[in-house]
Amino acid sequence: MNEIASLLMNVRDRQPLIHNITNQVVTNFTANGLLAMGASPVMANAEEEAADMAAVADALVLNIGTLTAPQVTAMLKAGQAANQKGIPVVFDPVGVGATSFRNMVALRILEEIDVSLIRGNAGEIAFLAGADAEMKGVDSAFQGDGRKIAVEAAKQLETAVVLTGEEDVITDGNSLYLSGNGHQLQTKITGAGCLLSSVTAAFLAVGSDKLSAAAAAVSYYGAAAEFAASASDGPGSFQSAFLDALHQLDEEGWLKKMQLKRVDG
Ligand SMILES: Nc1ncnc2c1ncn2[C@@H]1O[C@H](COP(=O)(O)OP(=O)(O)O)[C@@H](O)[C@H]1O
Ligand SMILES: Cc1ncsc1CCOP(=O)(O)O
Ligand SMILES: [Mg+2]
Repeated sequence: MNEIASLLMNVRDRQPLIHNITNQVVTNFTANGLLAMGASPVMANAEEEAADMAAVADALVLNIGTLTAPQVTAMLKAGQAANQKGIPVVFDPVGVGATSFRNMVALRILEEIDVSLIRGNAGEIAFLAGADAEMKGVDSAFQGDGRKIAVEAAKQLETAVVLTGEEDVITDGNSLYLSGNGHQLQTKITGAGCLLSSVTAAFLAVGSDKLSAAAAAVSYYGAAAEFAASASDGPGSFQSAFLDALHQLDEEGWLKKMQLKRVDG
């Protein structure tokens, strides 16, 4: 696990440029979280420039939280540019299963773009794996077996999947990591999942093995949430303490907290 933890230093040394086409709710929090951790964020939504921005970035995040038709065009153009350059593309299918527009766009992205990794909550991943929609807006109402559904989704969609919740599952359909870090207060602020998708993109940008880089991102993020929670009184102070923890948590502090195991492979 020490090798995995050294990826944090790589992020901070290289400060990868993460191009986010993301939702209106979390744009500011995502940019601040990436900066706090040591990566470099840029948001560029216009279809006129999305491909150009992806072409100079180190990773791309496509997040469908507050979709508009022009944004879909921008996402597809940016995704194609990212694929041409060979940089990682992380897809966050926010609220998929909740409306037919989201469902249609999610499927189009997965068909037309070579997505490196999908990061979603259990309800979103279950929907993409073909189960009934179990969403309450953007939140999961899924009650089933997260490990099983994550593996099924990864196999069916032929990509890596990070399914988050109390336990986080990171899988490519064959190998599996489980991460137990995190705190309930993450469910009381908006954008905890969206920022994780962008943090994962930053780790993918500097790692050579996709799955272990994703596991590192998830584990580090959960450990930072635990540190932040211990210094917080509620969601408001947690949000700012979380940004501080993403900035302050180093490899040593993370390793002490790390609850990450590789189950097979
Ligand atoms: N019950 C929980 N206990 C601890 N951590 C959680 C819990 N639910 C979610 N998390 C953490 O919150 C973050 C966002 O996950 P999640 O809430 O599933 O995504 P989303 O915000 O997209 O719905 C992840 O880091 C996950 O580990
Ligand atoms: C509340 C909300 N509505 C549309 S996007 C969004 C943010 C969702 O963020 P997260 O999935 O990280 O909780
Ligand atoms: Mg989400």
